[in-house]
Amino acid sequence: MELESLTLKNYRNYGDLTLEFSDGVNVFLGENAQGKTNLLESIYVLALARSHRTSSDKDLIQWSEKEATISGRVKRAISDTPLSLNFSNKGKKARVNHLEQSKLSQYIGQLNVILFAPEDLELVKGAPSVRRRFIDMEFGQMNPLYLYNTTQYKRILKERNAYLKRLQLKQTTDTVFLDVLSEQLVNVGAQILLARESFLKKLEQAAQPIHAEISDQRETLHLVYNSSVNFDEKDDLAGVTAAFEAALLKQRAREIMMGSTLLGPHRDDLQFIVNDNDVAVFGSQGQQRTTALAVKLAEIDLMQQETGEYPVLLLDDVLSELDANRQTHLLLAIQDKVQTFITAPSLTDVARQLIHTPKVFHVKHGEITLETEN
Ligand SMILES: Nc1ncnc2c1ncn2[C@@H]1O[C@H](COP(=O)(O)OP(=O)(O)OP(=O)(O)O)[C@@H](O)[C@H]1O
Repeated sequence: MELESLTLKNYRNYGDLTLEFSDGVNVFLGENAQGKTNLLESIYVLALARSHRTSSDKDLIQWSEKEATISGRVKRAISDTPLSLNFSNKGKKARVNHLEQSKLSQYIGQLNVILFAPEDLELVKGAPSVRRRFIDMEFGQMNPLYLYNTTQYKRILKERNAYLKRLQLKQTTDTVFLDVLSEQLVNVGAQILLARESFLKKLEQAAQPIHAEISDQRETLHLVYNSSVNFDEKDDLAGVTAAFEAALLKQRAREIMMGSTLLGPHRDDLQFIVNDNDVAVFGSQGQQRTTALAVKLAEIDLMQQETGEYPVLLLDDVLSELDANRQTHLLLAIQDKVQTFITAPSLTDVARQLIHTPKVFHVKHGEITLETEN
């Protein structure tokens, strides 16, 4: 898959910009605060209809303007698809082939991206919410049903928490509606739990050989899904549903006391085990970086397996954060197969050696100039 072109209108510090890209490596070079990350972010937003940097779409609109538009042409093996997203105070409008989509879950998945930013090096030791978000964003792009279920789950969870709060404050004593919400939560939640299990097994399989190679065959990586719902790995949907239902019932008094849903996919975590040790607790910073890199590279292969196309890779100022060995692994893994966008103040030595004929754009105060070869 490839993003052939991108047009921004009143997006962040870009008034009106159109760029045509290489199907290989595209590099955005510039000093700080010139608009490099804004460009990468716009590609991410075009793919996922939300930013990784802000939860408020309003931030994406250029100051003093009323609306912003991102559009792009995506080339796949069998089709060319125009995508566009418009943000205004009326909300966001997503179009595929110029047709407005009523559900974002129908829009997402047209352009698949994997973003690797310095914060991703925190994937291993950051808060559990970072890892849950990682699973949901990556898997959601590959599986529209999963994406739909996570949206439903959030909606039911919000409603259930609000009702638990009312019970806590004794504004009601009626638990029949809580039963209804619990059943809805369990039905959607069990599907999410099963899907996460199977996604993480595939991710582990793809990450293990990459991790072994980066660590010179000295280390073995395992991914463990730690669920707040005590279900068995071998359980089918009925089994997971029953386990979730029983666990919720057991916690009911505590949930009412706390006014909040205490278990479910929103409370789960992912653990990275290297040579039998939890790398978040016992791993060196180098081991944590190797793990994050292996998992990110594994995603590229997994997305190709699941969707039949390689995703587009976005590397936001990440090369200078990696040592030469890890940079080499990263750049060799993507060479000649993954369209890549890189932002950096300048290219590292390793990148200069390993990236053949990049298309280089210079970014200054929201203006872009294309570097021409002499
Ligand atoms: N909604 C907006 N409207 C106009 N300008 C904006 C908006 N949001 C951010 N900016 C501007 O964009 C610039 C930041 O751009 P960006 O985050 O892409 O920096 P960068 O080139 O990646 O630099 P760094 O390497 O420091 O991250 C800032 O000057 C900021 O004022």
